[in-house]
Amino acid sequence: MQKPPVNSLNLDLLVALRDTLVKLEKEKCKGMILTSESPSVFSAGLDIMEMYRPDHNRARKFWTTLQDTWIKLYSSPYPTVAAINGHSPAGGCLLALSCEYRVMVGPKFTIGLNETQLGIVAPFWFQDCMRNAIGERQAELALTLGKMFSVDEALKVGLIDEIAKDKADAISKAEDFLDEQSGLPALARSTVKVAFREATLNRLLKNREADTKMFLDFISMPKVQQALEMYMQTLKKK
Ligand SMILES: CCCCCCCCCC/C=C/CC(=O)SCCNC(=O)CCNC(=O)[C@H](O)C(C)(C)COP(=O)(O)OP(=O)(O)OC[C@H]1O[C@@H](n2cnc3c(N)ncnc32)[C@H](O)[C@@H]1OP(=O)(O)O
Repeated sequence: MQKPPVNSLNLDLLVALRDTLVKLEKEKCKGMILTSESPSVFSAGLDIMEMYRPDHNRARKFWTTLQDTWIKLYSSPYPTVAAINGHSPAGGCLLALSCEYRVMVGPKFTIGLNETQLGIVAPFWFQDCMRNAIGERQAELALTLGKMFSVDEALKVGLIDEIAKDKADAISKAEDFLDEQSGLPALARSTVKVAFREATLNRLLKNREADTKMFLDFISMPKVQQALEMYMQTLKKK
């Protein structure tokens, strides 16, 4: 990802990510490493400006493109690794969680689904991804708190798989993971992957329109708009 300053996921970046994932699948990609050009941020998550005082049609397109991107990434037949070389809150954490393996550069960055802290709610499929990675108990604790994990904490709870000392080390560890996968029969590998992920995928696939409506209704609430405005001001003041 290369959208300075913080790879916030606006409609344009999501379209680019989705189209890339579609292309990779078509071209029978052997493996993908998702990382960031930024030296300190993997992705700041959804672009708050897409939710603040939104145009209804654009907000709908934004959300359905996010759903498409997640479905493509989560169900990709080829192996995927996140080389998390910076902070990874909310939607950034979702991208990492949707890969099969996570290597994160330590020690100073943080990762987690922090939505509760902002007065917004992580959608059920964000929650499902966290639950699938760290288990029901730890996911409930993390999501209700909107906890951002340090790299050590993330490793301990199973949110990431390995710690790297810098980006080059993260990429090298990600390549090791992909090398290990490359010797396996591709169809068997991808069938097992999708079997593990099917229930989570189907939950969104069967409820896409309801999920979109919930998002549009939620961001139309004055209280939510107030919370987003205050949050943007805090970020700008910083
Ligand atoms: C009842 C049931 C309802 C269910 C349905 C609910 C549906 C709601 C969906 C909600 C889902 C949301 C998921 C999300 O992803 S929300 C976004 C959450 N993201 C964050 O909280 C991250 C915020 N950013 C940071 O913490 C930091 O920026 C950083 C990533 C740690 C980086 O810090 P750093 O110091 O390097 O950079 P700055 O903070 O100075 O930021 C640089 C500029 O970038 C702007 N910025 C940062 N983050 C965002 C963002 N997410 N969107 C838009 N813009 C962002 C920041 O304001 C600075 O701008 P400036 O240069 O103009 O000041």
